[in-house]
Amino acid sequence: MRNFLALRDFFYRYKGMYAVGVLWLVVVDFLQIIYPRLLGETADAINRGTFNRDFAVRYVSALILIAFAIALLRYLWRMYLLGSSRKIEYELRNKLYAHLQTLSLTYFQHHKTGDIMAHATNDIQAVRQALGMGIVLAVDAAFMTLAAIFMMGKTISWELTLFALLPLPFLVFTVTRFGAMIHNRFKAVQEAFSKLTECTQENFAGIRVIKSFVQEEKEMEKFSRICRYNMETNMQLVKIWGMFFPLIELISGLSLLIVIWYGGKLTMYGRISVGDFVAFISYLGLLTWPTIAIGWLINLIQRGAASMERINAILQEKPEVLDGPDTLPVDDLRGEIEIKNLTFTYPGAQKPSVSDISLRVPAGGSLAIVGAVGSGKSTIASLLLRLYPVPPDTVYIDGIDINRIPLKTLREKVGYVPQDTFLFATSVRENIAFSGEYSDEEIVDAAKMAGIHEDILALPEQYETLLGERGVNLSGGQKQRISIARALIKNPRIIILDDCLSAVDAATEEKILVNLKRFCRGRTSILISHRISTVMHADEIIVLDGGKIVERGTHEELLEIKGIYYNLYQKQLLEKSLEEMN
Ligand SMILES: Nc1ncnc2c1ncn2[C@@H]1O[C@H](COP(=O)(O)OP(=O)(O)OP(=O)(O)O)[C@@H](O)[C@H]1O
Repeated sequence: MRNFLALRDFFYRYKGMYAVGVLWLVVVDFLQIIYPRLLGETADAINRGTFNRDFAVRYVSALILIAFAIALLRYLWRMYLLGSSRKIEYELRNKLYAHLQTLSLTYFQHHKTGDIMAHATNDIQAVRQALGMGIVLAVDAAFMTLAAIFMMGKTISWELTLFALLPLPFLVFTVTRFGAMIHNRFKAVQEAFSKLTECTQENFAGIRVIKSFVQEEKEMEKFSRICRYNMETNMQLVKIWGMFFPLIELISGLSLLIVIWYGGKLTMYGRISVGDFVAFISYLGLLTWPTIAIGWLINLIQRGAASMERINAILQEKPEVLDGPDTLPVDDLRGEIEIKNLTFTYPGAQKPSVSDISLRVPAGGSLAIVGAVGSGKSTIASLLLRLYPVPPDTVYIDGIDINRIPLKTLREKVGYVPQDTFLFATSVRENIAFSGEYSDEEIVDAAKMAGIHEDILALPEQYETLLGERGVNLSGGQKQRISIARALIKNPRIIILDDCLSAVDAATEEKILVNLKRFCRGRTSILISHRISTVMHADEIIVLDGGKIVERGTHEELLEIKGIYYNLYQKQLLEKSLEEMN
């Protein structure tokens, strides 16, 4: 139950609706309690010979009226109680999503998308059922039990009531014992479902790789294994559930046995009337529902608690990167970048990815970073966006420690084109104008600058063409250029291009570089690339090797050193002339 404490704010907000719902529910229970009494009186009337037409009309009218009232009130409690749980579900899902958005990249690297999807769907649904039907069952079972016992004792016989309740301790024992088992097995069911979602999501996301490596059968086997595990964990739950209900019914059957035996004796000795006996059995019938409801309730609450435990684990996850108390009210940047002795190790990694990096790019200047695969180029770009926690006093923008610049300002003013492009399954227009409202002219300008305008005009519906799953698929180079247009349209003060021309041919690259040069005038630019042709015009070029700066200078200075940069240049010149010869 502790797990549900995280929901107290939501409960507080909907307390009025819950209170009204509970009120209607209790009134329905109260009306149901009248039935056995009416039945008892009818039996007594038949027994005494006073049952006549008037009596029948009066009792039948009362029964019809009660039935109508119950139907109406049942509708009302459903609207109030189940309606509140739907609203809490809506808010909890939004809260979870908003929280997930605050978590840094490290979290998403350590948790699979499918698992997160399972939390947002299955777990939240289980919580909603506990808060809706769970509360209905709890109130219903508690009120009905107390009311039925009270009516049995007060209006018929306390002695018979005590006898009828003798099997109660067995019931309590069964419910608590099975409750714990159901909790654990349901947790396993939810985990198995997460694995299933994970596997499905990963398989369809990687369908190209699976098909090109002819791994369909192997993946099918893997899926089948996970699917079987999912079925087996569910069967474990069904087994325990299958034993639980019959046991509860058996225990309540014992009560009926006692009542028939002892109640029958009391009726024969005239200590209670035939009507009382009929009413008592009818009350006992009313008690069957709460016993079943308790079983169901235990299941719903245990499922909800297990799911809430998993959701709480996410909600308690602290965002590693956030605006701290010493954040300054900065809403614009000039673009001067300074990095002082930066050494950075990814959370959970054994050794630093970049070490002792120092550099300075004046506002409006340009810096290029080259280096072998894994030398730390993208790490520097990620840190300039604070995608990971940046060590204090190492990275400055406009002389301010980057940790003190509001994240919103930083990310609005830095235009970043990541290495792996990601396009949303919407139109080309919406993909370019992702960061805000832009006019058609601005969108076309950005596309022209990124060298993709002509390609877009050739698409079936030009800027309105849908991309991705429901639309057309673009080439790697076209995707890269749309992602460049998306960064340029933001009109950023600092632009970081992380190897984003790798998939375009040399001629297109040259055209884009000329445009970018024009665009970057007055802006700070950082170019990351393996290609010398992309970086050679930068004000300063740094060469990374094993996370350290090993060479720095202009293109000409670096050629003179005759080190890594020189060798890379020679190699690329050779490749170019071979290509031209072919
Ligand atoms: N999220 C991460 N967690 C742990 N280690 C990482 C993470 N991202 C990168 N690394 C490691 O940090 C080192 C530098 O990686 P980085 O991506 O910065 O290299 P890069 O020079 O940009 O390489 P490439 O040219 O392939 O893009 C590598 O050894 C890489 O394995």
